[in-house]
Order: sequence, then C-alpha cells, then structure tokens
Amino acid sequence: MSDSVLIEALEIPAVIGIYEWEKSIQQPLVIDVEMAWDNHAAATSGDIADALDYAAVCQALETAVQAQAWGLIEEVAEALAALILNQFGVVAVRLRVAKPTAIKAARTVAVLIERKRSA
Ligand SMILES: Nc1nc2c(c(=O)[nH]1)N=C([C@H](O)[C@@H](O)CO)CN2
Repeated sequence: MSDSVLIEALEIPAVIGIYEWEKSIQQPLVIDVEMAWDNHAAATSGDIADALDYAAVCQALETAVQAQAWGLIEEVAEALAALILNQFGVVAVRLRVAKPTAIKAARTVAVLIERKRSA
C-alpha cells in the first residue's frame, strides 16, 4: 500500500461542452483527484512545506478550468492531470471529471484517467 493525497468532489463552474448552446453558459464540473504522495515527512515534521498542499492544488485547478472555454470533459481531465504532474512534483495521478448536469436521466457522467510523470 502507498500514500496519497485526495480531493473529493471539487465543484468548479466551467464553460464546457461541444454544442453551440453550451458555449455561452456555465455548467458545474465535479473533480475527484488522487495524487501519489509520501505523507510520512509531513507527518513527522508538521511542516506544510513537506506536504502536498491540497489547498494550493484546488486553487490551481480552479484557475485552470476557468481560464478558458472547453469542449470535451476528456480535454479538461488531460490538462488538469498534466498540471498536477508538472507543477506539484506528483509522480502519479488518478483524476475524474464529472459533468452532473449533462444528461437529465443520469445522476452524472464522467471520465476517469490515470497518468504518470515521464522520467
Ligand atoms: N465522452 C464525452 N461525450 C460527450 C461529451 C464529452 O465531453 N465527453 N460532451 C457532450 C456534450 O457536451 C453534452 O455534455 C451536452 O449535454 C456529449 N458527449
């Protein structure tokens, strides 16, 4: 078993969708993230500098999602996974992007990806 830091159900309003009518409205995206991270150093030192700061990750995800209009939720997932790997020193990430208002008859629809930092 190995350590991780999790973010669950981070809701971010976004301009998201492939249809014309979706380009002028905001719809919520709900994001779950699991980031590989050794939590032992932070547990020992009590120092946020040794931790993967989930607040900083949430802020970065929100800023990135709201910086542009998106088409597919797959594009959002790929971009956010790359951001986490490249900006936060994370070596592996599992990320789910859900669009709960997309399909009336479904509670939610989502994509799930796993990415690793290339050496
Ligand atoms: N795999 C996907 N399928 C669909 C997406 C998507 O982002 N990924 N998007 C749409 C539309 O934007 C839809 O959400 C409008 O209700 C359709 N299929």
